[in-house]
Amino acid sequence: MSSYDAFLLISFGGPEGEDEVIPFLENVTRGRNIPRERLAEVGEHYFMFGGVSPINQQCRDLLAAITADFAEKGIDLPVYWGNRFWAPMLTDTLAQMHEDGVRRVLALPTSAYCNWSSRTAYLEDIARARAALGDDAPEVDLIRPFYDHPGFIEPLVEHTRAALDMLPSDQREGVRLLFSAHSIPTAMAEQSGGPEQGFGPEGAYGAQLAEVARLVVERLDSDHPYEVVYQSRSGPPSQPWLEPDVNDRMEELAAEGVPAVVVIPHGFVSDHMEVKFDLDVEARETAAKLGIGYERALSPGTHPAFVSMVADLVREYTEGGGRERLGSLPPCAEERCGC
Ligand SMILES: CC1=C(CCC(=O)O)c2cc3nc(cc4[nH]c(cc5[nH]c(cc1n2)c(C)c5CCC(=O)O)c(CCC(=O)O)c4C)C(CCC(=O)O)=C3C
Ligand SMILES: [Fe+2]
Repeated sequence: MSSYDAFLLISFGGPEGEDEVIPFLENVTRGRNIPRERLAEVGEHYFMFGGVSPINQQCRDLLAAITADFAEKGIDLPVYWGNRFWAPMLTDTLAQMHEDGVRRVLALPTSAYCNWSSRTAYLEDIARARAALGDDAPEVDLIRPFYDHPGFIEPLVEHTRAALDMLPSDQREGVRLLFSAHSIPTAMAEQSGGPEQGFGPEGAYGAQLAEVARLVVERLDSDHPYEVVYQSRSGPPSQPWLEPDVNDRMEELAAEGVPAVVVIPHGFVSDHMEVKFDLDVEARETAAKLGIGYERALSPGTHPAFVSMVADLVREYTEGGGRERLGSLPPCAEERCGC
């Protein structure tokens, strides 16, 4: 059980104007192995939307909802926000917190799962931001992965139902549910947990994605077949990333006579650019080309159950209550993950 004097939302960050796109992409890809062609391609996705990623506004909306929920529940913590790759930068926010006299911080990442990119990278960025402030930098605890929290599952169930309802009834019969998550290099997936931890070839990350899909489908009261697919692959073509890609899989399914898909972006917490472009533009176009029906479920966003989950997670740390969870996967292999 611990006491904290501030709450901090840590997210990815995104550009909010055309002149911010390239500097943002430079921040994201610094020191990573990403080909220039891929960068140019991703830049175009942002330019298609006027250089504005929806992610920052989604964070503002989530923060407003969390602030209201904390007030209602008597959680007396000031709420801060810092991003890894774009303003407001985590380093600046932590410096501000330091200036405000904050000593102990409880931080929530906008990533639900265990893998280097979604956990360890956040811990490294926190360590860097603290190091810049010297010996009396605020201490920061990162809230555990929440893929298994009912407040993450429930909105996905509701949003999947809504998407199914949007399909014409002759397409609903025979629909395939595609649970879509960000692909990562297979080496990164293996690093999240291997056979020693009880996971398969896609590591803890792949196992958690499969578990969430199962938990959602179990609550739908329907017998639609479902599977996990991946999107937004990056890196050089020679490097293996998790597959199948959502577009490739749709092509196979169409050839098998599947009349429609509902894509559920269960790898993300909000409808940011990877969802808006890779699913709402690209995958939708693929479906149109194949002549199959297509609907996309909303991500959790500011669904009340998701907002309420944040207060539950805070209480896990401040009141030392048990971990509220569905399913029963073993912990991952990432160091200091806390899952
Ligand atoms: C697992 C995962 C999530 C899910 C949850 C999480 O952990 O957050 C996620 C989320 C996001 N990824 C985002 C954007 C980008 N990700 C990139 C690159 C990469 N992502 C990776 C993984 C993930 N990414 C990886 C392994 C790379 C390769 C580089 C590396 O090895 O680190 C690149 C570089 C260009 C490219 O190659 O695509 C961009 C621009 C945005 C912002 C969207 C917006 O602006 O609205 C968000 C929320
Ligand atoms: Fe990413």
